[in-house]
Amino acid sequence: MTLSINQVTKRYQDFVAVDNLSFTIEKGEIFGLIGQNGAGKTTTFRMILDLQETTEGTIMWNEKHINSINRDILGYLPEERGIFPAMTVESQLYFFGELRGKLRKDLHKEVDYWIERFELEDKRKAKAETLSKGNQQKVQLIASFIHQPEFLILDEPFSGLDPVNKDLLKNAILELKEKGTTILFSSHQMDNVEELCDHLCLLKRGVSLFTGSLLDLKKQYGKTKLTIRTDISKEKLEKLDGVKDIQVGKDQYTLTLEDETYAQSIFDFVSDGKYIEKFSLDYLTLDEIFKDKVGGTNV
Ligand SMILES: Nc1ncnc2c1ncn2[C@@H]1O[C@H](COP(=O)(O)OP(=O)(O)OP(=O)(O)O)[C@@H](O)[C@H]1O
Repeated sequence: MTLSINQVTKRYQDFVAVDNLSFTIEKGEIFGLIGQNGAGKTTTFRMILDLQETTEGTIMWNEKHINSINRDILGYLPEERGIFPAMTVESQLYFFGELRGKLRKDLHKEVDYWIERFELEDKRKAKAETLSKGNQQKVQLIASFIHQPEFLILDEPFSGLDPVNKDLLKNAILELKEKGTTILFSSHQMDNVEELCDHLCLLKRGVSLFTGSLLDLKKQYGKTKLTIRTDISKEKLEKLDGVKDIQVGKDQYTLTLEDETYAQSIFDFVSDGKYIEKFSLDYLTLDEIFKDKVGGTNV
């Protein structure tokens, strides 16, 4: 494994912000840290980056203590957004690349590539303060990995981006993974985590509720979400064995089953000479699992 967090706890006086947290990330993997506001994600990132000490436990990078490694292998997009307002987009990127140990001449290709990739060509010579918030965020994102770090930490990289820019970022993250970068990111937006992550850790008030692969998390619930588009009444459907809950949508029902084995008898019932437009048995989405595990709203 590349990164390993071993029984890490962070206390601020009596308050436990991160409680006995352990997980590992393999090289070239995308790992998601998810949790509500105050769950302990930023605190965990700051400990990995050695910006804060752990109260207990150790963090290792390739078997070495994280505070003994060359910092230039790390890239970080902090939660606080901010770039130098009076600097141009281009000089900003060179500045951050050089700060992380790269020579200017070795940055030309990367700077050109990412400026084009994030559709910022016409902003290249513009001062950062004249850019929209989303564009400023893209510049800060590029700055976090312009030096080609081995390990990239992105704190809420998707927040504040429109759907087109979200897609640009998703594709960039996948491309960095292809090139061998190990990526750890946090998000409140579960669809992004679902599409990108190999493994994840779900935090609630500093405690891990689940650590492992997305598929294993989904398998804990099984395929218990049944979507049916039919003209059978809700009253008839809710009387069927194994139906825990039924939601009426615009033109379909979504049933929550006690477990997936009930799907066959429900299918036999609804297909008995009646018209079914849709019958689909699925895993819960990560968003649904998150709400079930964490409770309340996903904010
Ligand atoms: N320096 C500090 N002193 C005291 N408490 C702190 C300090 N830093 C963070 N905390 C507390 O630790 C908890 C975890 O904070 P953290 O910023 O890690 O959460 P988060 O999961 O990143 O949340 P968000 O999604 O809102 O960014 C919060 O309750 C926060 O108030």
